[in-house]
Amino acid sequence: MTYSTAGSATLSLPTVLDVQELSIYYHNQQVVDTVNLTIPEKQLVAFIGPSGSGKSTVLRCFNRLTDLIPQLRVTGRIFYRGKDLYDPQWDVTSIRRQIGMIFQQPNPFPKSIYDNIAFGARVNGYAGNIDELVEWSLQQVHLWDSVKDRLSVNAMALTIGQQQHLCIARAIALDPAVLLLDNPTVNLDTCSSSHLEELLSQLKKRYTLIMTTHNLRQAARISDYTAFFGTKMNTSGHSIGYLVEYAPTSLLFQRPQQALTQRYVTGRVL
Ligand SMILES: Nc1ncnc2c1ncn2[C@@H]1O[C@H](COP(=O)(O)OP(=O)(O)OP(=O)(O)O)[C@@H](O)[C@H]1O
Repeated sequence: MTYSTAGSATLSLPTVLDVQELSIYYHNQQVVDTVNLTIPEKQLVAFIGPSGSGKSTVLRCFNRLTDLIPQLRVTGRIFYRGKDLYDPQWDVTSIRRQIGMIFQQPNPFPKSIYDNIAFGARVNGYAGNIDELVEWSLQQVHLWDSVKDRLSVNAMALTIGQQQHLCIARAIALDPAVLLLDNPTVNLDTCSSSHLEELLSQLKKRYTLIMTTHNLRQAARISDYTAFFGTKMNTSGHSIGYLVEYAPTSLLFQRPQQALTQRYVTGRVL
């Protein structure tokens, strides 16, 4: 992978997503300007930056959730394992299975804990033993011991923190390569948030994780790479998000190359 700005270093980690000249428009108004970055395999990449800098919208491009917004247009290219993600040949369901999304508000199905895992597996034609898959998935997110005796209970009865773990279990039951996490701990209390951070640190051994967060300490604690997005004004006075700096997390926080990054990570007003 290469860094698009600070560092300019090149590492030999395999690239999972290669974003080239990505710009995003709502109603023909540009909201994200020319992002270039590569996401290395089995690392945790954090997107940080002020509100409106485009972090979530860029994240949504990675599994084509942006297709669901008719007024949104994307230019540039995103390659997933070398294949153009926006190639019409792709089956979008297959993209979303391989590149799962976890939202800031946990969104389990209003079904049993068991069915939250089993439903997607069945729909995707899982040929193995579903009971084993349910157990394995719940074990991966450390939920099994607390729910194994009440798998038929409605998932909505779980705590918010447990619901978020269940949503991750549901995603990993589909055997993804990448998990996108949009502010995944913002609605959790400190204890649940810390459990989730611990889980993400473990999951990156198997999956590539990309997470947006407003919590700088969280990004510094658990991510391997950090992309800092900022905002600038276009000539008509509209705010546009752009990638200011992308580097290994320790470098970005301790020796940022851009003055703007320095100001942001030290908590000064942009
Ligand atoms: N549905 C929409 N219609 C029009 N503009 C939108 C829409 N959703 C987002 N935008 C605009 O796109 C830009 C990027 O928004 P986005 O939510 O991606 O930023 P963000 O950095 O993720 O913000 P936050 O940290 O608050 O989640 C902003 O200018 C926002 O106003």
